[in-house]
Amino acid sequence: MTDLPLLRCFVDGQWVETHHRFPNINPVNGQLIGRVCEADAATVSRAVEAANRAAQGPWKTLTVQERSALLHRIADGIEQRFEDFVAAEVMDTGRPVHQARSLDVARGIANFRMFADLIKTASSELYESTLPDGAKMLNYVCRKPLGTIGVISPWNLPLLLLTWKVAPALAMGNCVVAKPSEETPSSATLLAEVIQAAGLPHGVFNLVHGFGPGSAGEHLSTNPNIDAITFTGESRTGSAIMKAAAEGVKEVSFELGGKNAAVVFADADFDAAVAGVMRSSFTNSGQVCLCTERVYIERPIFDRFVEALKRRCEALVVGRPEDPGVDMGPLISLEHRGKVHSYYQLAREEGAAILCGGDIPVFGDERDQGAYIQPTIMAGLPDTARCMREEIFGPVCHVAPFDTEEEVIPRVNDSAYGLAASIWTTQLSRAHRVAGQIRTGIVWVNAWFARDLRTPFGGTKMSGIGREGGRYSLDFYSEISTISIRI
Ligand SMILES: NC(=O)c1ccc[n+]([C@@H]2O[C@H](COP(=O)([O-])OP(=O)(O)OC[C@H]3O[C@@H](n4cnc5c(N)ncnc54)[C@H](O)[C@@H]3O)[C@@H](O)[C@H]2O)c1
Ligand SMILES: O=C/C=C/C=C(\O)C(=O)O
Repeated sequence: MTDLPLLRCFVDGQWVETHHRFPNINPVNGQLIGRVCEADAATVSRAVEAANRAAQGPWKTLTVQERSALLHRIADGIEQRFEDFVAAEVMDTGRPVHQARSLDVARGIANFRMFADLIKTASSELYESTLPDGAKMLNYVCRKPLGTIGVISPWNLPLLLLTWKVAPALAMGNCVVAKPSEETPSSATLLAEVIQAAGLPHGVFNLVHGFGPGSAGEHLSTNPNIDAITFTGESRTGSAIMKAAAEGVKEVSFELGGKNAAVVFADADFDAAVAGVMRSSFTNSGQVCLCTERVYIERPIFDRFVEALKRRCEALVVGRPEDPGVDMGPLISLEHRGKVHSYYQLAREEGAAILCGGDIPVFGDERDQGAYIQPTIMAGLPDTARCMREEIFGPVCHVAPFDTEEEVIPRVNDSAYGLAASIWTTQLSRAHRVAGQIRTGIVWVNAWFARDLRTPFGGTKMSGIGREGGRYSLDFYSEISTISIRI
């Protein structure tokens, strides 16, 4: 038991062990794979103090080119340890190895490279004006570092979502105290190792492990000496963090939950739409905030489309990360599996027909101690059902027919969430017309999770506050200041 890895916190350039440790569990088989040092309030305070100090040190004097070069060096470090990061993500989450390679770690590198390049070309604004007395004024806008950013990230895409915040925060000259999810501490710890090796000044990047309430997450979000909080996670957690930030009127950027819809018109490319809805419903075992949980299909193709989806769902390979052709791994934990499974039960109580899946698989091997659940398709629920309104965050979607655009658009928008939607049609004008009426932060047409990192990303309503991506990230991670000079 003692040879299991101990994941430590990283504070002020030093690796820190703490008294309280918590277990790291492999969701494939329920095995203990390590222990993690939980940061108490004092450790979090020391991390914030170190960040505040570093913000006034050499980090402050670096040029944009120097900071950009350091971010590229971090990306190089992730690249050099690519397989270590793949192993870390797979160990913590049980996801398919091919996904960890093509999505999680690849995006970790891309996030740092994108912002390293963007800060070198980011433009600002300058206006010339004349005062009533005839004096000329030059008015220009500049972005100054905010200071210390609290970064709190979730377990579903651990490295992707942590680096999506850390990269622009560092790019804009801030310092960071990051708190990854208690479920996925490994890749964040590797990132701290890479950042340390890249030679950033002590205290610029700090990592504290722990939970939310009464632990490192709450200690960080309530610390009076952080200047902004960027959070990705459940909407109700966002609400709790917002309350904590309100005390000090902190800036917040929230990427929260979703109950995303796919709309398939009869004129869609049928096979592409089936494949697209399968990907958007079952990728990462449905544990992506952008995943589809509501599928609306135009009535003329409803039966044929559902039959095709059902066949594809039944053919999904649910297995170990390294299994050949594996499509789906386990959920993140037995607790989360219990939540998703309870929604399968609730769906039956609400009158749903379970067309595929609907239960916990039996493998007859060590996976039966893991957090596996069957990919599931259900039908027959009214839009008012809880399963149609609450985020389940598992490999499940509900299929329903519709007859007209005028009917389906209000149904899609009738949600407390507004994160993402996908539309499948070959009619160009319809694509633009419908996409323009969907109330979400992102609408894909004949695509899903196709990301241009320069575009704004985020949700409306309970799905979040603010946008990150491209210059939107540069703005959030800056103190935007106007300088007006009489000339
Ligand atoms: N919109 C997006 O971009 C996006 C991306 C990924 C995940 N999500 C959402 O995240 C959820 C799944 O992730 P999760 O289960 O890790 O979310 P979560 O809200 O349970 O936890 C997210 C992070 O917040 C921390 N935390 C929890 N309570 C806290 C508190 N009171 N104060 C401070 N920190 C606290 C957790 O330790 C974790 O690090 C889903 O709802 C999903 O939709 C949204
Ligand atoms: O689970 C949610 C996924 C979020 C994805 C991003 O933030 C991104 O692609 O930048």
